[in-house]
Amino acid sequence: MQMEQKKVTVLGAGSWGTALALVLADNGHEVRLWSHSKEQAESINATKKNEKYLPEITLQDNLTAYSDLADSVRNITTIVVAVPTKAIREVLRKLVPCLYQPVTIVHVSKGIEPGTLKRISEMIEEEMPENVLEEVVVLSGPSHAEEVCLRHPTTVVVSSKNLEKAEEIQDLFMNQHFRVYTNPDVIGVEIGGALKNIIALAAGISDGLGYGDNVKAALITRGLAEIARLGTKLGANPLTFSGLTGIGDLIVTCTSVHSRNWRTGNMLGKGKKLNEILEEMGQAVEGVRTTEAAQQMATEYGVNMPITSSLYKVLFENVPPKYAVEKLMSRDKTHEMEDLVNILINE
Ligand SMILES: NC(=O)C1=CN([C@@H]2O[C@H](COP(=O)(O)OP(=O)(O)OC[C@H]3O[C@@H](n4cnc5c(N)ncnc54)[C@H](O)[C@@H]3O)[C@@H](O)[C@H]2O)C=CC1
Ligand SMILES: O=C(CO)COP(=O)(O)O
Repeated sequence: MQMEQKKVTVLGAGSWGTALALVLADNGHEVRLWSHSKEQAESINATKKNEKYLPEITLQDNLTAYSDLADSVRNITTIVVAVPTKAIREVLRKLVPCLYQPVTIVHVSKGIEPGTLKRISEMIEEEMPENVLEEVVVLSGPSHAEEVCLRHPTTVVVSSKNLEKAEEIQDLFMNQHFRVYTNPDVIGVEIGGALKNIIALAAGISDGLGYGDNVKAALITRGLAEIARLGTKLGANPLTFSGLTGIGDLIVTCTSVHSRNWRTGNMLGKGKKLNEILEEMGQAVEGVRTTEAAQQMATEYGVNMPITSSLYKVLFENVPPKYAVEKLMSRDKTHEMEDLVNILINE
């Protein structure tokens, strides 16, 4: 089938922005990859490589890096935003004055804003005036950039209030290596994608402490229960959490050495200090800020999130990880089924 060729801009030349730009270029689109670093943009164009984030990968000729934001979005109607959650508002504030036509924003980041407790699509709707924002689409799911770039089979979900728009973005990205599903539940898709990073940090800690598969299975299963508890309270469809952006992303992030969240947790479990780890990583570790946000949400909405609360204490109150595990295991007894039924009927 002949694919319609489009012009697409990707904002953020980190690992995920670059990997998605590569998928779009594979599909024959004219891809502009914007970096806030002039040096990085020049290096990508000169070497066809993103040396800092994905040095092994050769980028295609129909992918060009830009460092001038206005140039990068000239005559463009589809923009993929791939910067860490903490940079989203800043980038959108720079973007809006560069736009002279309505655009569709595809956001691919995974986080919640501490303080405001906003999901990313809500932040985008707040920052972009209606005359330049046509629609917001979320792209999420189990997808490490390192494997997407190797064209390993990967499955993701696109979600929007506007199904037609979601299908348009599905067609834009979909190819034989990159399978894209749609799901109308924007809240569930964003909450699953953001909160799985909390559980991945906890899974990394568990591995760092030397625990095995029993703990990993417990964290994934009970982690999903608390994600679903909060998500349904916010209006998500509980079934979304059994899909790619729920359990799917939870599995990949809790078990992959590619995950920055898992690796951060792993080093914490081995006794390293959080600020040293984050400095060494030099990349987005979204789960740290999302733990802060989720802890605030749990309090605000009266939702029981024991793993999140324990991790919050480890990250922000210097509670030793081993002690946090002991505390988790010695909580009052409870019923599994009652909990699951409550999620389904959203009590
Ligand atoms: N790496 C992956 O495999 C995946 C990442 N994600 C999500 O994508 C988002 C981005 O993650 P990565 O690309 O992996 O992070 P990264 O750390 O590899 O790259 C982030 C990029 O954003 C840029 N950036 C940071 N602050 C900026 C600012 N204020 N203005 C402009 N640019 C700025 C950095 O220079 C860098 O190019 C995160 O929310 C992450 O959870 C989602 C799925 C997969
Ligand atoms: O979201 C991801 C995979 O789906 C990437 O996870 P990390 O941010 O932990 O690397």
